[in-house]
Amino acid sequence: MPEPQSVTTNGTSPLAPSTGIPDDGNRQSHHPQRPKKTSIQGSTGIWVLGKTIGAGSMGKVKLARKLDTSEQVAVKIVPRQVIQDQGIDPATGQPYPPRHDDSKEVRTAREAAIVTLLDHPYICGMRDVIKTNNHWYMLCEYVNGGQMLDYIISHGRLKEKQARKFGRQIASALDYCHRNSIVHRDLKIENILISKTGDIKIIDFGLSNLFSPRSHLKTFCGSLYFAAPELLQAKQYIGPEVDVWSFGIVLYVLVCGKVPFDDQSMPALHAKIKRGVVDYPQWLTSDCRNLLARMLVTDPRNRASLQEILNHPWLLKSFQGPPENYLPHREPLTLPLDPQVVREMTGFEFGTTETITAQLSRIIDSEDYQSAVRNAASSTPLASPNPERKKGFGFDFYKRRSSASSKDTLTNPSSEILTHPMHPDPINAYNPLISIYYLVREKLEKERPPTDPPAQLLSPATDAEKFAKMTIPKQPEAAHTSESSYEFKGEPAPAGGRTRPRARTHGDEEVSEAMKKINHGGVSPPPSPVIPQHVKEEAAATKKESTVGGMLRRFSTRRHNSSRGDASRADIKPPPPPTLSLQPPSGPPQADIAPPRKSLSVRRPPGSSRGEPKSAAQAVQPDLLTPPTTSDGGSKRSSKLGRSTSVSEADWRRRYGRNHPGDPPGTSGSERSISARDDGAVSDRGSSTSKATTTRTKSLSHGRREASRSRRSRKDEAIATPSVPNEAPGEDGADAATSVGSADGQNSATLSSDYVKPVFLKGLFSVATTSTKPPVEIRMDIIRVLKQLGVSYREIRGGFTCVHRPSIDLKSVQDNPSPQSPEATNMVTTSSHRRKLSFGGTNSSNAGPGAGQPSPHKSSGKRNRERADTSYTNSDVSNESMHDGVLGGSLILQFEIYIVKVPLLALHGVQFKSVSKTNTWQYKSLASRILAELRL
Ligand SMILES: Nc1ncnc2c1ncn2[C@@H]1O[C@H](COP(=O)(O)OP(=O)(O)OP(=O)(O)O)[C@@H](O)[C@H]1O
Repeated sequence: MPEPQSVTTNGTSPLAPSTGIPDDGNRQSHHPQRPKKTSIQGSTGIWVLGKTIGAGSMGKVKLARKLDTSEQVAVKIVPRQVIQDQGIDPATGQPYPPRHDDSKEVRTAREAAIVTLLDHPYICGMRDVIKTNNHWYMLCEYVNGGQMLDYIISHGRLKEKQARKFGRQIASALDYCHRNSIVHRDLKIENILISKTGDIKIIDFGLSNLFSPRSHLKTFCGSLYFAAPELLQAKQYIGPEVDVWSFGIVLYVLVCGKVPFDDQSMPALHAKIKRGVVDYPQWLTSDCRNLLARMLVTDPRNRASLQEILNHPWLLKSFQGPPENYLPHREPLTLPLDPQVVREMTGFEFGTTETITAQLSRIIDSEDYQSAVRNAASSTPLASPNPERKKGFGFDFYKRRSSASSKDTLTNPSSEILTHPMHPDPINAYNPLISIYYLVREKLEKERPPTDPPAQLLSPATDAEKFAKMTIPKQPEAAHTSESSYEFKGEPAPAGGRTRPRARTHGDEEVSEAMKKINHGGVSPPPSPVIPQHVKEEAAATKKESTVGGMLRRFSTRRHNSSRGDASRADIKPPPPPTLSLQPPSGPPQADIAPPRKSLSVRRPPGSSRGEPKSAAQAVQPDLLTPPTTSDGGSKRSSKLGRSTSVSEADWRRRYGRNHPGDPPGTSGSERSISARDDGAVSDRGSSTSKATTTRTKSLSHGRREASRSRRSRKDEAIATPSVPNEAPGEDGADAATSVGSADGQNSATLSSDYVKPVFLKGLFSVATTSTKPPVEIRMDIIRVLKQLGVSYREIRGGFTCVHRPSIDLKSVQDNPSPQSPEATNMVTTSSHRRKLSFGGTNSSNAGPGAGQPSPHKSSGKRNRERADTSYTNSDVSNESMHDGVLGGSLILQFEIYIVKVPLLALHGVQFKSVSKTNTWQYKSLASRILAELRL
């Protein structure tokens, strides 16, 4: 890979204004001494970085525009963290050299390698990958229609017809992945974006992996809310079945507006998921309920297969057949192999080209594969789900296998169709090596200049000639038994042989075991020679650097001939001026840990810095109103709230400790790159003393830095015109409106010192919830964000009391008026006009620019303009009280936001407190979204 070259660093990009991409200028003030990169250069050209459009546990996502064209992309920027190991390397007698955080490298490299190969209309495509010493830059399609999460939070549930459209698209994307031996493992509502055309785009393959029907995966990963029960029980799994469960949760969220399993207490949530008792609202059609009930089956053996889902009556309703999976026509592989394709497969750490060639040849020659080919050929072809599908020559394996008929499915478990041991499919998910071979070959064919003959049209002699030049190890190849050669690209190497403690993960085992099986065609390999672990790791690290880079560089060019790239192309056209960025950063690991009490607190994970991307929910943590008596106690006592964050098993264990029966054993789990914000303090039950100490040390040292910044900030504040608001602002609607006006205007009011509550944090604080901004600025920001997000609010002493109601419920509220309550009368409603959902140009009541666009941001803004001063009626509140936040089967959230002072650190921050006692997931999601938008 070309070292990324010339990265322009400057505080303010001279290019940004001219390209129309707003720079992230407001954050610059926090890093006066640290220049920001404003452009990056990869093999596809120079890209000018623009505004931040999202953030997650891996890093931030920025908009970027190609310097010489108008092409826009979303750039996922993943910092490469350097770890300095302690001690002496016994191999060299020298101190261990600094190395990159394996876990994060793993996720990033894997995501890059896999997504680069995928070509599917409902999967966010990868345009280029650039790796520098300090960062990965993944250039993806810019998906500018907003997040599915935003819709659900803003509007509540979808109509089944709309949910069906999205459900079919998700099913299509999953079918494509599974047939390519890829399991996503992190499917959740936050990872589904909406394109400009109103179609979905699945993002975030950072936890994806290759699966083999003859092997099992072990890593626990994904968001707890969306995680299959077998993952919580540390059971092994093949792969597709965990995606089916997550798909079931997503579908439930779409049609119900809430997650099926929710609880403030993490152990209780665990138990609920494992028990699998789902409440199906009465409004669901029987077909929909039946489908969900088939997906949310706790025993994966009884869970519906994806093929069953694809053919389920609910998904078929009003359509002519099951969803298309967009897999190109494929024939069973025959020898000789295309050496160019094999060369491009090296990025996956399958081994050397010789190794790959030998392994593939062995698989193709095997009786198992040949009999699978014979069996498939003799089977009765099934009707193609899509009559317009490209026809292939000769026997159409794809046609036969692309979509199973319902007679094949209804009793099959999730993985059976693709992974049936007795009836292996030579085309679909037979073996990861074979799948990747197909994908690479198809990628090369798309990128090959029109003059070049495609690989399959090369004369056999040419291919054979090339093939003959390759050195093919004789079988059995002892070299292949080295574990390091089986590691999937980016997977952390197994621990062992080190003198220092090192995290060991299920992922290590799963990969090495899976790859052994893969490389031996499902047969257990001969024993590996014993190689000191540290030698293997260093060798693997070196290899990783060289191989994936080559592959990614070669694959970095734009797709040329995607026949279904309309949506994609539309997405990279210059979008309308950036609207509000409502995308909340993905939640933190601790977000999955439901707390005993719901409130968000101010904490800063050690290892984070202000320069790092913030994850709103990483800070979500209870107990702020009741400060912990000790730092440890406080941290341990508090569970965390936040978005449904994806975690790996290792992270899971670190945070939950070993106190919960049924939790995965604490030996493994590939790290999920949460090191930047993960910490001992996060391990509320299992944190060690040393970790806690480290936490405090880091936090306080960071606090000192922040304190000096804060002092500077306070100076600025003092200069501002003092205008102390009422101690209990917003006593009436007019006051609140005035406050809003002040916030919107240029009035730089200063809040009185007793407006903010001092909070003793005892070392726990968060990048996302603290700020050097003065309280008045934070207050104005909160007002701005609440208005943007359509949250009704009333100012109270030290903060705001808020009500959020999904827009879909307005009618039921209006239809059932009830007497006014004093609580409600003074609420400023910023959401006002609630419209029916509209995606991608479908009918919308909002005419004019943005009408029909799926961006909730725009609709919020429009609503704000229309009825910014409408009082919140008490009917809502009384209903909320009566139904505890649930009205008409939908969800209303009540919560408070306080502006708090962090005395020792001279910081200010925000603190959330849930008033509703239910709907934890919705509350966390909305709070995270507010935090993300606040950009403290
Ligand atoms: N292609 C894209 N177009 C527009 N926005 C995007 C795109 N990719 C990501 N985003 C935004 O950035 C956010 C973070 O992206 P992503 O989920 O890939 O990061 P992550 O660090 O892997 O998150 P997680 O913590 O869930 O693992 C998304 O929620 C979304 O709002």
